[in-house]
Amino acid sequence: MKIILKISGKIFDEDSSRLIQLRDAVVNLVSKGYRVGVVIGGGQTARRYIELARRIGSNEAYLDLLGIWTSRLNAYLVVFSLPEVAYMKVPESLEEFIQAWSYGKVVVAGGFQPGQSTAAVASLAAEASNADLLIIATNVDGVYDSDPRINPGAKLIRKIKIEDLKKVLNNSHVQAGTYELLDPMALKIIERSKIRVIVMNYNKLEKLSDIILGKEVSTLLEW
Ligand SMILES: Nc1ncnc2c1ncn2[C@@H]1O[C@H](COP(=O)(O)OP(=O)(O)O)[C@@H](O)[C@H]1O
Ligand SMILES: O=c1ccn([C@@H]2O[C@H](COP(=O)(O)OP(=O)(O)O)[C@@H](O)[C@H]2O)c(=O)[nH]1
Repeated sequence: MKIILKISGKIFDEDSSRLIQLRDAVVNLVSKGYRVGVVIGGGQTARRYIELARRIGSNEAYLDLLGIWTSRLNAYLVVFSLPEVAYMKVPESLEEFIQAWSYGKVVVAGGFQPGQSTAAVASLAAEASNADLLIIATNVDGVYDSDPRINPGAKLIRKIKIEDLKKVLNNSHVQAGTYELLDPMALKIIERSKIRVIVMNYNKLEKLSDIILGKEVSTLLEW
């Protein structure tokens, strides 16, 4: 089974145990015979650089590039935590990802190009590798009927169709650093290739196997 695991860059904004949990989760999947690709976001570090550069008037392309480079640093953290199983270069484009994937090792990517998020990178990687599953590991338990960090009464949706997913995601933000959960590019790729997606909380990585089997709280995008 081939899995692409998109991990929020926020995972590195907390304590270093998250990197160890991520490493162990990936090693566990590999030991069970899964092929695994990992995509890491830029987290607060990216947003710090983006805000600093925004203050000096940098354009959105430059801001996105700062986010991309930060996400690649995060990606190298994961590569270096997996020296036995990881492909030792972070691919910088889908072409490079495909080439790295052909070596049969765990491939870890950050950003690819301005105007999208690492969720788009993960969707492109899932499509290109014919992945069986795309897992989006974020800082909430799944997809809610509205933004749970704004609306405390938001309800978790356990199973969702693409039309409803588009309705509950606010994709009005397109500035660097503001793409929320699944950006328009990610949704477009997921929809055209009918990619099976699970949205989970990265604080539950130790339950990743149960989440893959649908035994743990998360959201499944079903076709
Ligand atoms: N319908 C929704 N369901 C869940 N989260 C949502 C929803 N709409 C907006 N969000 C927001 O998206 C955030 C996750 O997106 P983002 O901050 O980009 O995380 P990541 O670092 O995983 O890319 C959540 O913390 C939540 O505030
Ligand atoms: O292919 C990509 C990936 C990332 N980014 C930029 O890098 C930032 C950090 O990536 P992301 O938001 O996906 O990280 P996360 O939300 O997981 O921390 C994004 O907001 C974009 O500004 C980009 O321009 N192109």
